[in-house]
Amino acid sequence: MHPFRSNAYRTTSEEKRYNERMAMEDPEVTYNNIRRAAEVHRQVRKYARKYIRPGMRMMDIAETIENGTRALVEENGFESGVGFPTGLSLNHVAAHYSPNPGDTLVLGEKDVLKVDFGVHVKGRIVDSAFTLSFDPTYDPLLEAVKAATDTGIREAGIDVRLGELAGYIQETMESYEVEVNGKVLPVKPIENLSGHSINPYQIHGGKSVLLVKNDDQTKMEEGEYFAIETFGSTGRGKVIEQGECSHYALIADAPHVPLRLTSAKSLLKSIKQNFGTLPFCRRYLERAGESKYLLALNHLVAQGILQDYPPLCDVRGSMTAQFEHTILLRPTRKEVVSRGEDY
Ligand SMILES: COc1ccc(Cn2nnc3c2[C@](C)(O)CC[C@@H]3OC(=O)NC(C)C)cc1
Ligand SMILES: [Co+2]
Repeated sequence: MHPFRSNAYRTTSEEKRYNERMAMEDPEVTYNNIRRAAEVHRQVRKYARKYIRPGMRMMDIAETIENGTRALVEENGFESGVGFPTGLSLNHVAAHYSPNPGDTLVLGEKDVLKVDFGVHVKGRIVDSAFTLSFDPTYDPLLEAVKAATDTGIREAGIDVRLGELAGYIQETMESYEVEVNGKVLPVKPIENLSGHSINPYQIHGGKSVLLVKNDDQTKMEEGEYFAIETFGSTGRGKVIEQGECSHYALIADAPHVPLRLTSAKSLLKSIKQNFGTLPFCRRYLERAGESKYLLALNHLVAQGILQDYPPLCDVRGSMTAQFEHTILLRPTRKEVVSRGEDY
């Protein structure tokens, strides 16, 4: 029985979690690490928003964002670097698409592009995203999602219940509609996507902030970090996993499984050395010198050691948008660490 979970452990579990978080490192040090990452995020996205234009390959957009991040954060092993794969999901694809090696997809005039990228300093990940479109048709969709994310940020706080926060987000999102080809469509929150708590070197810290009202009584707690992100859609408002996978991450406390496949053993070693529990994509494996890794990669997924995150898609023909900030729940005030003059 886990020592902390038996009732022999007297302090309330909330106090225990608080103590664990505070024992990790001096909060002021942490704040400065994540502020440094946030400043890099602002500079990279300021350039990206100017540079990204229809006609560009998704591959070039991803590499420009990643090279900019690596240079400005002074990438250095596990000390600082890219937080997770650059998400460049288009149109009905809401999240978790990043170009794989050989991808020749080109950004189109009518596309709605979600740019979701991360920067980390000492494992403190800034996760922030925005949506770009070049045709004004979908501006109301982008406005709806930006407003819903700002509602989520405004209403978030210590002791706020996650289920209640989701209700406020939903209310804002559903107050918008968008006219497409003469048809008025309601903006729907995507019910199976969410914001999430963030832990050191762990993009998903275990708490999810859904986008539709629910009765989750779990509270936000002092010292926690959250990615407050909302997704709106003109489709079903529900995503499924569909298409070729690019995003992967080691499962934090995965069971020790004896691996028969030698190539899987060596790939696992390389993943642990290069990424640890940080999410990565196939391009990052190649950058780390791996080749002919697909069989081993799929084997590690099948063995429950590695989690795959395929693209998350609403129905074809629908449009989805995303805005996201990372916030810190400091004792005296909430800090929207990734806020910039752009969003
Ligand atoms: C493997 O690379 C990544 C990169 C980022 C994340 C961070 N994240 N964690 N969950 C989600 C995300 C994204 C990428 O923000 C998009 C929304 C998605 O919400 C979601 O699925 N919620 C259900 C659990 C209800 C995860 C993995
Ligand atoms: Co996120």
